[in-house]
Amino acid sequence: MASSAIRVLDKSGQEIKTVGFNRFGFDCEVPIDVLRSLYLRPHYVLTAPSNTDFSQEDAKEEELHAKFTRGLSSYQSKSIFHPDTYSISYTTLTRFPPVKLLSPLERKRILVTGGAGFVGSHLVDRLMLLGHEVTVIDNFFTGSKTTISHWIGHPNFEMVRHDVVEPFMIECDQIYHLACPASPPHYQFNAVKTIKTSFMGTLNMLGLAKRTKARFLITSTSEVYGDPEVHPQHEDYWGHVNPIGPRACYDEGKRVAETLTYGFHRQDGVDVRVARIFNTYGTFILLSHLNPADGRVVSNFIMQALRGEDMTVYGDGTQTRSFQYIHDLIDGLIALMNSKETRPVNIGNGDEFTIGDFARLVRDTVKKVKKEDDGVETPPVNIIHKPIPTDDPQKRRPDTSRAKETLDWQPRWTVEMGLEEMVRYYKAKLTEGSL
Ligand SMILES: O=C(O)[C@H]1O[C@H](OP(=O)(O)OP(=O)(O)OC[C@H]2O[C@@H](n3ccc(=O)[nH]c3=O)[C@H](O)[C@@H]2O)[C@H](O)[C@@H](O)[C@@H]1O
Repeated sequence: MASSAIRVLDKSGQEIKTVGFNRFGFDCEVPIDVLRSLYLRPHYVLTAPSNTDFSQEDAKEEELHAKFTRGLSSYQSKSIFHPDTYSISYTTLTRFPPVKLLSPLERKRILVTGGAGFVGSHLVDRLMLLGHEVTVIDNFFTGSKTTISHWIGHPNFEMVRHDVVEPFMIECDQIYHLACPASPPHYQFNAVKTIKTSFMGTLNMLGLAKRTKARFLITSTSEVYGDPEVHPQHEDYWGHVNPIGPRACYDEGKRVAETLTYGFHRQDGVDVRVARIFNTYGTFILLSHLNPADGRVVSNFIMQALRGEDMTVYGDGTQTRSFQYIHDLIDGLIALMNSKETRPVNIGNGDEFTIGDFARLVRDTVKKVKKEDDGVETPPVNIIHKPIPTDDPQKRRPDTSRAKETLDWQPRWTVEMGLEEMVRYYKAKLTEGSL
């Protein structure tokens, strides 16, 4: 099966077989196939209609799955979907994914707030595979249990439904504070709650870090630069944010969260790390009750193109974004956490696209994947224009020289490679019926 596996080449043409690295005394390298077997795994097995051979259907699905994961399927949940009654018989896992065996001295107790979200769940997978003890807190506003359900019951794993606006007590060595909705329609859904989450959530987690002496990393955002007048954006740029606009709840929320973080650092000696994350895409972007396609551009475009619907470009499509694949971000976050760098660090990919060009790239990628995997030629979908959202930044590209210098980190994934994997993920989910 390995011969038909999907190969991914990095920006310099080298095959990507593992992600992560051993840096600052923390080894975060794992084989890409092991990660894929977690996020590309089917959630359930379709029951065959009465006139088909069930085992054949099952084998077909296994074969498709093995293309991505080289057969690493021993810990899949074999829950059964019954189309006649539209119900699922869930099963427990027979075996957990193998995790590294660390000595108690090496094993860290790590808290991940927002650990059931898009970025959080990928971080949890990585930290769990590396053998650490991971506690997730999440209020499931935009996160979902399904993203980390494969760890439930594992002795190194704990998941708590908790809202970070309330204090939380735990003993831990590192805190990754991710909790906050990040997609514009989600964070604007309840602006007061968003700013409360950023402010009170960060206050509570910094208080916890102060008491436990845990190292604290906050995921801030490129949005702290607002609609930037400087291009590309370096960490020393103070930004251009409308404090009363519809995006302010998120932008100003993250800005005040950074202010709080450095307040605790200067006043109380809390050991802090600040990551400013630029546009990121990848599997597990959640499709929630708030928005059928998350609302951010990558998942919107992929879902529209896969369903043959019109692709919605906001404004004239000349605004730019630079897109980073999730594995590069997780590498950057772990490197930052374990480094000595306490200044803010941009984590993003410098490959900048206009949104118009990006729509065409997604359309072509969906067409290519459908042809390669299913042998199906599909007619091109239309690209239509919709009004541009208020205060939508006109351009955005990270200056990642600080990350290169202090973390020895640079993105490896090309946008094309990341997109292909993400298209395959959504396509599988659509086929499975879980979208
Ligand atoms: O994806 C992210 O990581 C970032 O997403 C948002 O920032 P934004 O750049 O506005 O992200 P999108 O909503 O994905 O929009 C990107 C661009 O595409 C456009 N867009 C979006 C959706 C769509 O269907 N069509 C479309 O043209 C938007 O107007 C915008 O110009 C968040 O505010 C950031 O915090 C987050 O880090």
